[in-house]
Amino acid sequence: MQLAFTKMHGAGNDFVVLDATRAPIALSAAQLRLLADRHFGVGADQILMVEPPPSSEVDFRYRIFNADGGEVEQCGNGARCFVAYVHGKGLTDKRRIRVQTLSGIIEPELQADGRVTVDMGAPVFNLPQVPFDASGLSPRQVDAWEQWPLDIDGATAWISVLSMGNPHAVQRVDDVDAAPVHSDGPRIEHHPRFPKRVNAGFMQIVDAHHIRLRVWERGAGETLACGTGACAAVVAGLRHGWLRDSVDVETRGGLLTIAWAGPGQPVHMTGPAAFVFDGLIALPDLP
Ligand SMILES: N[C@H](CCC[C@H](N)C(=O)O)C(=O)O
Repeated sequence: MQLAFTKMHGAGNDFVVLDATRAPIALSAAQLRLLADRHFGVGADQILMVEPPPSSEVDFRYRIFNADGGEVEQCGNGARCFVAYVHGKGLTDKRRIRVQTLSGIIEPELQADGRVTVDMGAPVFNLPQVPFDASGLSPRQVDAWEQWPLDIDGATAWISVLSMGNPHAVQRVDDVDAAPVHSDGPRIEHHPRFPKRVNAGFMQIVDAHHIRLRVWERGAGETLACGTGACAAVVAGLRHGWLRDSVDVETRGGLLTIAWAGPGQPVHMTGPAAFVFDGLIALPDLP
């Protein structure tokens, strides 16, 4: 099939965006993997599917597929690109829209300076909802919050566990550039205590309003930025008492700003969204 697409990125986390608002687009996992392939396809960390609203409560539905072809609940950088896309392509003239995702409704808003702020909803700390299997484990108290021990080939990684609609395991490191992202990242992603796998964040605290972050993403590997990962890291840092109010998150692909007022409150993420090019790909029928 000839498939029209738009290439975008949010702080270097890159996407193939598909417009399924006029007609449904049904792709197999193999076709999604091919689209995301950086040699045989277009190349992207995730594929974003823009769909009509499933109810009058929202303006659109937005589906997210990782490079491995799996559909997931949420994507923060994708949400910013999504609102820039529907606005830029004339699918809406609203600057603030309500979007149905697998993990609930989010509200991205296009700012006058072109950046996008997203109400990402409230973080979830209930371990079975992450989901994280803590059976038989004892947490340690680190300052104002708990960390859980994860056995990584005999060594212990102490992680803060939460969900931003998608699962996150965040650990504090002294220097992100020296963090074991490519060795521990995949082991954490596929750890049996995360039955739906997990995104593994490595956070360096620069000061109470500034962190450096690298994320090994579930289904995509290390990305240049992870929006939900930035939210999860800042929420963990605020709960531990290491961070204050609004935090600048320095990622390898750019800067995100995250604010959270505490448990039960939504996380607000602000950052860039960029168009790269429009294209057409001859996608083979792959079962
Ligand atoms: N890899 C994530 C989905 C994309 C999240 C990330 N790209 C973001 O900006 O939040 C997961 O499997 O939960």
